[in-house]
Order: sequence, then C-alpha cells, then structure tokens
Amino acid sequence: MAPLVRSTPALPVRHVHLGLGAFHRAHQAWYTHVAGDAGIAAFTGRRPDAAVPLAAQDGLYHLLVRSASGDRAELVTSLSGAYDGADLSAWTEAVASPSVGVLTLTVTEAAYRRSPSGSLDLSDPSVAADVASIPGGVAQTVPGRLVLALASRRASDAGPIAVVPCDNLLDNGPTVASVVVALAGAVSASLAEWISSNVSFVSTTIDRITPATTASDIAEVASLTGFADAAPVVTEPFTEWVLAGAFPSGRPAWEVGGARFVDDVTPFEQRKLWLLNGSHSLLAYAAPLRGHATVASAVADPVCREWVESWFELASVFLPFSSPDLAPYRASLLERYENPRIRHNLSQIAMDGSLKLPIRVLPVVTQARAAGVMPLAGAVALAGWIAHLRRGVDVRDPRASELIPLAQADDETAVRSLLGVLDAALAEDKELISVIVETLRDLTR
Ligand SMILES: NC(=O)c1ccc[n+]([C@@H]2O[C@H](COP(=O)([O-])OP(=O)(O)OC[C@H]3O[C@@H](n4cnc5c(N)ncnc54)[C@H](O)[C@@H]3O)[C@@H](O)[C@H]2O)c1
Ligand SMILES: O=P(O)(O)OC[C@@H](O)[C@@H](O)[C@H](O)[C@H](O)CO
Repeated sequence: MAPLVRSTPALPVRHVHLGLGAFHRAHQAWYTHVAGDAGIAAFTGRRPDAAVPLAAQDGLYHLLVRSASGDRAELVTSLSGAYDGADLSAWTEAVASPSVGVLTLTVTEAAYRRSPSGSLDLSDPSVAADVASIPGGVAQTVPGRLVLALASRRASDAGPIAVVPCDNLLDNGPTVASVVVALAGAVSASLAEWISSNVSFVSTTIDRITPATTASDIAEVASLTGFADAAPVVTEPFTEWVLAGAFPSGRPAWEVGGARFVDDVTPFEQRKLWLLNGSHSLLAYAAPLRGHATVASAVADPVCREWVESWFELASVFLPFSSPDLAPYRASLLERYENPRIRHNLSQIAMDGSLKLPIRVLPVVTQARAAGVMPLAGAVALAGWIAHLRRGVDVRDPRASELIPLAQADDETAVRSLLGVLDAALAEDKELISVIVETLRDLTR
C-alpha cells in the first residue's frame, strides 16, 4: 500500500477553517480544491484526533463520492495544513495573516453557545471563562476562539475578513455575528466595534449528505486507490452551496465547483432546512420506533416514506417557491435518501434535538397553526422526539439532563412541558398537544 504524501508543494494558505470534521472535507475543502487557487489551514474543533492522520499525510485525503451505482475516489489537495484546535498560537497566526481572506466554520449548532433566546449565553461557564481569559491570549469556546483570532488580526493590521459559517443554523451569518460581537463586547468595546466594521459575516446554505467515516470506508478507499489513507470521507454526488455577503479580502473561486452567490439566502435556506433537515429530524426520532437505523432503510418503509411526503406537502405551503418549482427538489431529496450505499445513521441526525427542532420543524408547525392547519407530520416529528427522550438511550443534547426527566411524566404533561421548552406559545395550543399525545401513543403502541 502506497503512503499518501505530496509530491508538489501545498498551495499558500488563503482560507482558514475551524471544525475539521467530515462535512468540511466533503464540502468547503472540496470547493476550495476545485477552485485550485488557495490552500486551507484547518483546525480541529474539540480534540486533536482529526488533525493527526491528516498532518501525517500532508493534508491529503480522498473523497469517496458514493452514488447508488458505485464509488468514485477523488484526491482532495486543498488542505495545506491540519492543526489541533488547541494550538492557539497557530490559530491566531493563521487568522491574522494578511494573505487569508476567508474563515469557514463547521462546529455543530451547539458550539455557538447560544441561550434558548438565541443570543450568546453569557451565563455559560466556558463563555464566562473566555471573557476573563481572552485578554491573556487564551480561549476555549468557538465564539471565544473567533474573538481571540480576530483580536489578533486587528493587532496585526491584516485588514478585513469574511467569516463563513457552514452549520445548519437559521440566518447563520447574522447569528454568528451576534455571538461573536456579544463576546467581544464583554471583553472590549473597541474590539467589538472593530469586528462590526471589519468582519463580514456571510450567510450560507450548505448541503451535502456526509455520514461519519467507518473502518470499512477506509478499507474501500485503500482497495480503490492503492493508498493508505487514514482520513477519507464518504459523501453523496449532490452538493449545494449558496452564499450571500461580502468578501472584502477576496475568496477562492468557489463558483468553479458550482457555488452560487446571491443577495439573500433565505428562500434557499428555508427550503433546505425545512424540507431536508426537517424530514431528517422527523425520521431520526420516529423511524427508530419502526426498527430503522438509517435514512435509506426508513424511506424504504412505506409508513416512514408517507411521513416524509406529508411533511414535504405541509412545509411546501409555507415556502416561497411554487409547487412546480419545488417538485424536482422534493423528488431529488427522496432519491438522495434512497441511496442504499450511503449509510446515514439516524442516531447521528438525532443529536441536539432541542437546538435543531426550533430551526427545522417548529417554523412550519407554527405557521400551520397560525393558518388554522393541524400539522400532522410535524406532530410525528415532535412525538418521535418525546419518545426518544423518554427512552433515554443515546440522547446527545446539551439539555439532556433537563429533558429526559420531563419526558418521563404522563403523556399530556410530557408533551406540554417539552413543547414549552421548545416554544412557550405552542405549549398553550391544546389542540396541538392532544394531537401530539395521540401520535405519541400511536407511535409507541
Ligand atoms: N454531515 C453533513 O451531512 C452536514 C451537512 C451540512 C451541514 N453540516 C454541518 O456541519 C456540522 C459538522 O458536521 P460533520 O459531519 O462534519 O460532523 P463531524 O462530527 O465529522 O465534525 C464535527 C466538527 O465539529 C467540531 N465540534 C463539535 N462540537 C464542538 C464544540 N462544542 N466546539 C468546537 N467544535 C466542535 C468537531 O471538533 C468537529 O470538527 C454539522 O453539525 C452541521 O451543522 C453537516
Ligand atoms: O449535521 P446536523 O447534525 O446539523 O444534521 C444532521 C443532518 O440532517 C444533516 O447533516 C444533513 O445530512 C445535511 O444538512 C445535508 O446537507
């Protein structure tokens, strides 16, 4: 087996990334690779793990593009450096470089440390610790590390920069701007002002279904390519990136890979978050009750498929696209879900439901109720979530210790209180509560 090492030098770094997970390597790093005009300095979010094999293979890795009929391995060359995110001096130095114009992020929804109201949670002990330690050059949270690095960029007079969040958050540019500026403001008013005037927070819609890499994926890449690649990523052929915002210090030519630059991402974002992510969450909670562990297995079950189709029907009414315009998008989602060779575990999607449901499912439920409609497919998603919490197995959510006990109450109390955690107004809706209670009973019968 041949070792994976570069034979030509890596490209100079113009793009920095935080959160060196599978999705970054399947998406933004691929777009920068195809652009061919920039290298990336990528930093891990929490642990050094992902950086170790990548650094040992000079940042090279294979993207295994897996369609229903076969696999294609593509060597991605854009990672010029892979670093442990705890290496704060490498991190601040990278962001403070005048050659760097963009900073992308994939760190999960929970990493932005927002309170249920959506603003930075200044009562979070790690956020409070960052406020105290940033002047001394230390930070641990994502907002804290961003503030630390931007302070360093300001100090070195490296000019403006674009921050491009690629997590499934609503209005991700302004959302990330608000947590970063709030944390900076708690450290220094002039730093917050510098960030507001010099950092462009770009909003993005990002889409490419990318499950966690397994040992058999690693073995398959070895047999397909002849290289001992310890860090490949498996993804689907489909990819989408829609961006809105300014790039005051330039950017890689992401349009070469098909990225689209628009004035407003909202319609694309709603279409993706409600149809794709909303139906993903519905399946993640309700389909295990019918014995399914993956998206492909769930959509092969006519009952689960009907849930997805009725969720699409419901959500489509509130999207700013006509039905004929949405039809191909919806059909392509089902086709993507059916790909039997992409093993997308429902348990991976089920993580952090208290943060995801308010973005993916509740906007549709709320609008349906305001229109006098009973959102039955939304009730399946919510009842499934409550059943998941009640089971209490493999619940990964920052609020798990509060939510699991609430789910153990009698059906009506559990539904009312858990709905109240997500949205106080919906918890007053007696008709909706009784439909969710009925659905919970049906699902768990
Ligand atoms: N996988 C997909 O299909 C997909 C598609 C679109 C968007 N996304 C977005 O990308 C994110 C990452 O997905 P992934 O597939 O790369 O997952 P992953 O598990 O491979 O990587 C997660 C990354 O986030 C970092 N991270 C997690 N919690 C953190 C924290 N509290 N602080 C700092 N860093 C933290 C990890 O260190 C890691 O780098 C998702 O949460 C989602 O918002 C994923
Ligand atoms: O990545 P998460 O955890 O925000 O959500 C899980 C899935 O819904 C998500 O990863 C989708 O596969 C993705 O958003 C498709 O582009």
